Amino acid sequence: MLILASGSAIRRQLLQEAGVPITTHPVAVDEDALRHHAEQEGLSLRETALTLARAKARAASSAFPHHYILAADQLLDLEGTAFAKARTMEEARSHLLTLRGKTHALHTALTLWKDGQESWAHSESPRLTMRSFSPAFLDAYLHKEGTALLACVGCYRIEGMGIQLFHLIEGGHDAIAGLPLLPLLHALRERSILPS
Ligand SMILES: Nc1nc2c(ncn2[C@H]2C[C@H](O)[C@@H](COP(=O)(O)OP(=O)(O)OP(=O)(O)O)O2)c(=O)[nH]1
Repeated sequence: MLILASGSAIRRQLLQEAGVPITTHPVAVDEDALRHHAEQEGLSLRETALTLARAKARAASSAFPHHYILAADQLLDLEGTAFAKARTMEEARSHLLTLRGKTHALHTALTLWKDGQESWAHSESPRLTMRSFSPAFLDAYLHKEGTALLACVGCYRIEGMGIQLFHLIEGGHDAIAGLPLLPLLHALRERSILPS
């Protein structure tokens, strides 16, 4: 059984729909402090996402000896500035207006750990170009999607109406949702967590 050290509903859903048996074990790490330390260390945002994923895996590791643990992290990068998740719908509105008409990257990192050691890691950075949507569209979008947007680092659900925000997407929808599946499934087969 794979331990998913994440509270992310979409990661759980993507794994379950892909037929990967998991047990979820969300962990609490101080992401703000870790992001600040990574910035002090001069890490790129992509390296920072991997550092946070590793911190989550480490936090879960002692509770599940001899099990593989999967942890992840995703950071939104707009021209070098990292965005955290919005806490309110007003913040979500502001967030989207800042992203409007621009290209941002989502640095998405995964790590597999076992017995306190990293066994595999992967990161990728899909790039998304948001169209210059109208104020009326934004109002309708926020009203329809509601507080589900607060669980998404970019205040959009690519699998939902969020797709209407974009006119160019470079990268897979699974990586955008925080879980690049194909490289992960290959790693799970290599470790006999999934059948070949
Ligand atoms: N449903 C959906 N979720 C998205 C999308 N884009 C990003 N997300 C979610 C995936 C993650 O749950 C979240 C990124 O934040 P984190 O990587 O810190 O994960 P989160 O705090 O949700 O859980 P975790 O830290 O793993 O316990 O944003 C999307 O297009 N659709």
